[in-house]
Amino acid sequence: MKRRLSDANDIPSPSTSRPRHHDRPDNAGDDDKQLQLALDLSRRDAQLERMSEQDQIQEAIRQSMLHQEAAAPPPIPAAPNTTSPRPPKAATPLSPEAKLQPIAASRPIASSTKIAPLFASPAKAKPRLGDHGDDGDSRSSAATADAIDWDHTLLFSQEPGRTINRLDGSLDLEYWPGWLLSHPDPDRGRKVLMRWMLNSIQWHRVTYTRPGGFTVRTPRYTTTFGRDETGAPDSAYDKPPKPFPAPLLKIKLQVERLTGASFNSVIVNFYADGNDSISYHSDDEAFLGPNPTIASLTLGSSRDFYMRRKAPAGVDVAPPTKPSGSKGSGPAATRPTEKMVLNDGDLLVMRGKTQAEWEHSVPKRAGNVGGRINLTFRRCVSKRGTDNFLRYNRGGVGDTWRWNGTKMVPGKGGV
Ligand SMILES: O=C(O)CCC(=O)C(=O)O
Ligand SMILES: [Fe+2]
Repeated sequence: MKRRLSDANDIPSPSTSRPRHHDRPDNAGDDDKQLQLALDLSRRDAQLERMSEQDQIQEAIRQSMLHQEAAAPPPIPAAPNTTSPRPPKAATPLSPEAKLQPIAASRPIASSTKIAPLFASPAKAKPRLGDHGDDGDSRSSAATADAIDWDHTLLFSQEPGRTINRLDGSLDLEYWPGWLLSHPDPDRGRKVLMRWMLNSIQWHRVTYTRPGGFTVRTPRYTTTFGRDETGAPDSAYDKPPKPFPAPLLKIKLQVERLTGASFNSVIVNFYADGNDSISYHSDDEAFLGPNPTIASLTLGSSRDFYMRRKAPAGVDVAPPTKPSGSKGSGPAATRPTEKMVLNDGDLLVMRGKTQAEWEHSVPKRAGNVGGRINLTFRRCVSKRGTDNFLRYNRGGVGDTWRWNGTKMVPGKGGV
């Protein structure tokens, strides 16, 4: 996973500008009608989907019986890589040349779409949400997830999204601002999900020392759920795939319904403050297949999301010579950029040639920047790439961390 190792040289932004919110009202106030509509629709969706989720649970149980583990094989050595520092620039609004068009409310799911059989294992105990001390790995987060009625808690906007299309589909985005709704009730809406994830996830920080003593520290916390579509048994992986916890499965199904794409994996990134970041990269690894659809959901604090083309406008992007694409050609200043601010609840979908031709990043920011979680849904097609990906984002080369209610602390425990 070259890109995940490329952040070591990131330097804090000299910019003191804070991420700005779009002029989107918080729907806790005068949007009661819209919220009511969303609640009704979300209840109806829940009923419609309950059947298919039940089917998936059955399938997951069947699969897990098929995949009874043998001994794990020895780990395959990883091939780390680094890039040079790139100082982030100040935020600007969406480029004027970006074409913004409404998107039809939802695309039908292709008949060939397979819904991956992934689900959290049944609960044993039921601790209260966020109720844990420094007691190591005694928590059962799957139980916490099961204790919450996610159908009732997670609410999705029915507003149409927008397309952002530049240079003849070179950049091909769909954007639903505020797709995951907030709610005035503290037990509902996206805050509950954010709290559940912080409290329940076993986080990892990719950190390792290269030969020669240079330590690479990836500036964010990660984990990943799901598995590739090859049907390889758990024993074939150095870090066996973890099933989707209930709330993330629920969201995955909703994103699939909205976009018509299908996903079998999610990477969860936690940026604890403005010093956490992800440097310019593309999600163009071979194990995601050609022209992958990537869906990214933001929770918590707003952060800038910068994109830049790998070549100047009018210049073809050279086909990557390596599986994990080129870093671009021509001076960065001559390449088209797209700058967005991603806010709490926003869903951004990158399609088509976007990964092949553009890079994206979440730059560091100075000042008092709060925590942000990003869920990035993808479809993994090969076992080998998934294995490497799991190793990097599931503690194979780094420490384990967890949230103690206030801050990240070293420790184990959680899904
Ligand atoms: O946090 C984000 O919005 C981007 C994350 C990302 O690019 C990735 O995980 O590949
Ligand atoms: Fe990415």
